[in-house]
Amino acid sequence: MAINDINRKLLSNDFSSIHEHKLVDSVSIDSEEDGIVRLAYHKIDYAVPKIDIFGLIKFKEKQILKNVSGIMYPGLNAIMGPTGSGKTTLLDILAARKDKRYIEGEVLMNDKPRSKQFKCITGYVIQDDCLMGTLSVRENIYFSASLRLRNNMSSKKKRAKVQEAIEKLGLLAVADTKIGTEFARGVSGGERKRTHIAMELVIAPSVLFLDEPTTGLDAFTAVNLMKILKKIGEEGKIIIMAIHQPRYAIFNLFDSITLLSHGRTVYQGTTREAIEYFSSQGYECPARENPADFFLDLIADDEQNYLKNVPVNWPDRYEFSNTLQMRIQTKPKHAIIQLASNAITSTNYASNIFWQTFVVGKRTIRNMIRSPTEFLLQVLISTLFSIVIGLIYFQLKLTPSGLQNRAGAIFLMVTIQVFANQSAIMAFMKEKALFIHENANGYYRVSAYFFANLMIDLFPKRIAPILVGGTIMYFMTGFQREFAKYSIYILTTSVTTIAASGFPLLYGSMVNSFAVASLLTAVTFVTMMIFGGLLVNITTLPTWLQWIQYLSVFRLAIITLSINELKGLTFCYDEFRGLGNGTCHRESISFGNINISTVETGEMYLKEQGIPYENEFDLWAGVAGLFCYACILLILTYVLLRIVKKEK
Ligand SMILES: Nc1ncnc2c1ncn2[C@@H]1O[C@H](COP(=O)(O)OP(=O)(O)OP(=O)(O)O)[C@@H](O)[C@H]1O
Repeated sequence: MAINDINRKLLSNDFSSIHEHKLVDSVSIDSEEDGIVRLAYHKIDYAVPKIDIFGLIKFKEKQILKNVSGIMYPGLNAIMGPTGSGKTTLLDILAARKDKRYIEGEVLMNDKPRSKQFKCITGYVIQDDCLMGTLSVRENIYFSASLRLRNNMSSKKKRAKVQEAIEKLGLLAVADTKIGTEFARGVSGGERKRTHIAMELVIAPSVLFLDEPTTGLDAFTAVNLMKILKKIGEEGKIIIMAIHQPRYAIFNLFDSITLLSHGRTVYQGTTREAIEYFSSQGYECPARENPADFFLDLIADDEQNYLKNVPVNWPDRYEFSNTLQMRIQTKPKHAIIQLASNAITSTNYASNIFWQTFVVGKRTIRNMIRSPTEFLLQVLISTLFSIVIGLIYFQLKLTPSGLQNRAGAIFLMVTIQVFANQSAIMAFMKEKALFIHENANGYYRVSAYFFANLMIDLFPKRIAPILVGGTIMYFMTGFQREFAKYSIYILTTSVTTIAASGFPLLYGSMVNSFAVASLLTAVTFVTMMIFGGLLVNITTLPTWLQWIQYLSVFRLAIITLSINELKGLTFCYDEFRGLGNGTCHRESISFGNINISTVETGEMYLKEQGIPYENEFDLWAGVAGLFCYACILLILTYVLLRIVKKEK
């Protein structure tokens, strides 16, 4: 078949004969010459260690894919098979989303190893949609276009591409409707799926991967979606999808199918050839039967299978058939390259870090403004708590009990600021899924997300409740009314909150389970609370244990707040207080030989608690410690986000 013939067939969407040609003569075709897009995979093996402790200790391997080869051309390519047969695994390997340490074999795009940009120039639609619910369909697609289309493309052109994607996916009617959140319903499931596809299509990817695109859609919507994908495939895009059991109308749209069983190929080729292949093996698809159902029933493990009189080892049968021998030749002659060079090591982004930070930051702020419930709730809870504490410790007197209550109020203030951060885990874990998906799809760098999302989100959400609640508490309790002291109080509680919020972020980026991250955060906070100084007097602890106080956010905050409030105050029993100036007119009273002090100073209390207060630096030591704490935790979070597995 002449090259011109192939291109003509390609344009007229008659892929079957092109595939046929590939089967017999693929080795002789050079993609650079024929101009046909293709994705070939050759002898793919994928085995994961069952237990892998930091990559050092490995136990028995689990073979998931074995000797899987094939080739995919523009059009609809379906990967089918019973549940657990390895469909998603193969899809992820082709899309470069699996840990390459466990992969053997080659994946070649147009006969060459996939480039660094592969993830950026291909689209991947995951099974569960990852969209920003507060943004409209158009805004979500524009977000993708802004970041993933060339930086030098004008925004007018980007908008035109967004409009084109909206029209292509039939989303015009809902283009300006919000996707929807748990608080406000938005577009339907089918429209969400189409929005997600549009977000990938807007960058005109050469290959579009979809994992179970019809899951959760009704039969009519599923067929409609497939027809749209078929049209996109006809425009020269390779569409590859893992799909479980397509109905007849959908199966009819497929150009090629890959049938898997237990991680091995049962068949790979055109749909027409599939029917012929099984027929040649003695299994004719009945006239009125859906071939997809027929194939899946045929390769099912069930011994009672009505189609099988004797069990058939389909992968063995396929591997020994001529079809596979020919298919193996799909490995192009000049692609004998070492596996190491086939690895995708990094991602080349379409836009620079400043633009990414700006676009992601804009979305974060928009999201915060449109979904203020969480933020308002935090301010409200902080206000209510502060009023309750303010009432309990209302206008504290300068008496010994007033001193005790001041210490209690400071401890409670810190406890509230620290434990309020427990709620940050849930929000962060939800965001993390979106981050992993977007980062893996080449939207932005980790640093852009870190600054534009975490920082913007962290500061107003954490600090605003402190400004409101903290101020109420400060004045209701009757702490010293000096602007400098009030400012130090607000600064200390703010840094305390930021330092404490580092823990949920750190644990949230470290583990994928909300329950585990939550537990780790709670255990850390409670341990730090014990060493805060109020529940146990630090000076009574054995010396070798006392250093732990400096790891306690509670202790660091309490040190500064106590010095700030108590240093310079004198506490005296009412009956001995002098008139007007609040000082004691008697320093002690005597009962026989016993002298009892009638006055206690803030300094005496600080000394008793083992809090150094003499130098000016002592006041700032706690704040400096908290600041360092916050920086270390945020840096660790950033590092963990960088190394968090984006592959599955
Ligand atoms: N990282 C892993 N560790 C252990 N087992 C794994 C891992 N990844 C996949 N598997 C196993 O490999 C097999 C294939 O998984 P895969 O998700 O690819 O199947 P599937 O055909 O897509 O299934 P389904 O249709 O149910 O989604 C399953 O038995 C799965 O449990």
